[in-house]
Amino acid sequence: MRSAKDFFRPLAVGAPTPLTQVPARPSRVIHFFDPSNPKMAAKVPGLVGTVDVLLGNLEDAVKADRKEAARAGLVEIARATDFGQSTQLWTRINALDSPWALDDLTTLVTEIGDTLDVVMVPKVQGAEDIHYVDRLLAQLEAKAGLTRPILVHAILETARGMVNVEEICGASPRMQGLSLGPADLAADRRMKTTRVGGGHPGYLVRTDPVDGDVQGERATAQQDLWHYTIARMVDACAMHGIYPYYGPFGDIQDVVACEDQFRNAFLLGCVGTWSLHPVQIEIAKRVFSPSAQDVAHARRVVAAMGDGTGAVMLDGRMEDDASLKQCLVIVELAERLSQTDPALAELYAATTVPEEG
Ligand SMILES: CC(=O)SCCNC(=O)CCNC(=O)[C@H](O)C(C)(C)COP(=O)(O)OP(=O)(O)OC[C@H]1O[C@@H](n2cnc3c(N)ncnc32)[C@H](O)[C@@H]1OP(=O)(O)O
Ligand SMILES: O=CC(=O)O
Ligand SMILES: [Mg+2]
Repeated sequence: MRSAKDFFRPLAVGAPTPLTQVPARPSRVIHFFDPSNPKMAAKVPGLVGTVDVLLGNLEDAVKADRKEAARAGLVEIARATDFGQSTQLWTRINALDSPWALDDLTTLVTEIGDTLDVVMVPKVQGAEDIHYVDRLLAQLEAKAGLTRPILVHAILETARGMVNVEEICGASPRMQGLSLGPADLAADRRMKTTRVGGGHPGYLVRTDPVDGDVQGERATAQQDLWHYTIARMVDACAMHGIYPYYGPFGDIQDVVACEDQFRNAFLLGCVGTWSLHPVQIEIAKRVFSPSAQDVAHARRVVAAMGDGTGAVMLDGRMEDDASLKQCLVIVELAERLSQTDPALAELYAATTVPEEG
């Protein structure tokens, strides 16, 4: 463990000074594309400004014989594209034990490090993986003469990573956030699912039998396979001042269940999610932006609470400093999103939206 005094010192001579706070830039939607796929690559310029993050994926979903092409394609795209103020460029490198990870980092940081905001590291097992990436990034940043540190995002997709989640979040000042990787995590845990994220009809609870009739009609409700994992991830991220994200939802056609999964994550504290296909972009942006009704209500509570102490009644409900703090989360998020999203700015400006119920 590093001393608190050393924690914010660069890990290589000439590397940029680590940040003490993760920049609070909108990242509701992290849109994945394969830089070796010409059709997807051609769509990147058109996606700038419509998504918060464009992520050039080099890992799973890129065929083994296309890994070098994907890396080179990402360099080309990063150089040719103006990402503007509202879209960040991230990458997901290959796993640290793969034949490609070292070249991914070496090439990307030295060639396009000034354009790259965040490196997503898959299959992180513990703090040691983050320490390795941390030092290597510092050496490469120094070599490339970068003045701004590249941040690190870990995917939570192994049982060991889950057990070590708190130490992963706190392993480096570079840590920007965590995403849930439900597909790899399910495999690593030996869960009996065959899907990329989402629920399962077999994971349910059933009401008790009436008059002992076990064969009689009994209501069932499907349960959330990911509740424990997401909640644990959110706590670890909040404790360390970094951001939690849901990950992939593989049933591209089931936009309804996709929206449900995203909303559960949003309500539990996640700030964003991945989109794998253009159809998921709008869903993610809508779900991870608070509704106009919630913003209007939160502003009313803030106004009613005055100096923030004591208790007041509003529409028959008690409000005090704890509900005020929740409302401030919504108001601050709305204000931050309004800075980069003119449509939301206009929506939130109209605070006269009638409240539900
Ligand atoms: C478990 C994990 O690791 S998840 C993360 C890794 N997985 C990924 O990144 C998957 C990314 N997405 C994809 O590979 C694709 O969207 C697929 C394979 C799921 C579906 O692709 P397709 O069958 O081509 O979908 P579809 O025909 O609906 O595509 C419509 C158009 O959108 C394009 N498109 C599809 N996905 C994307 C994308 N992620 N970004 C940009 N454009 C895309 C297609 O190229 C196609 O273009 P065209 O109109 O010029 O022909
Ligand atoms: O990488 C994502 C996953 O679900 O696995
Ligand atoms: Mg994975």
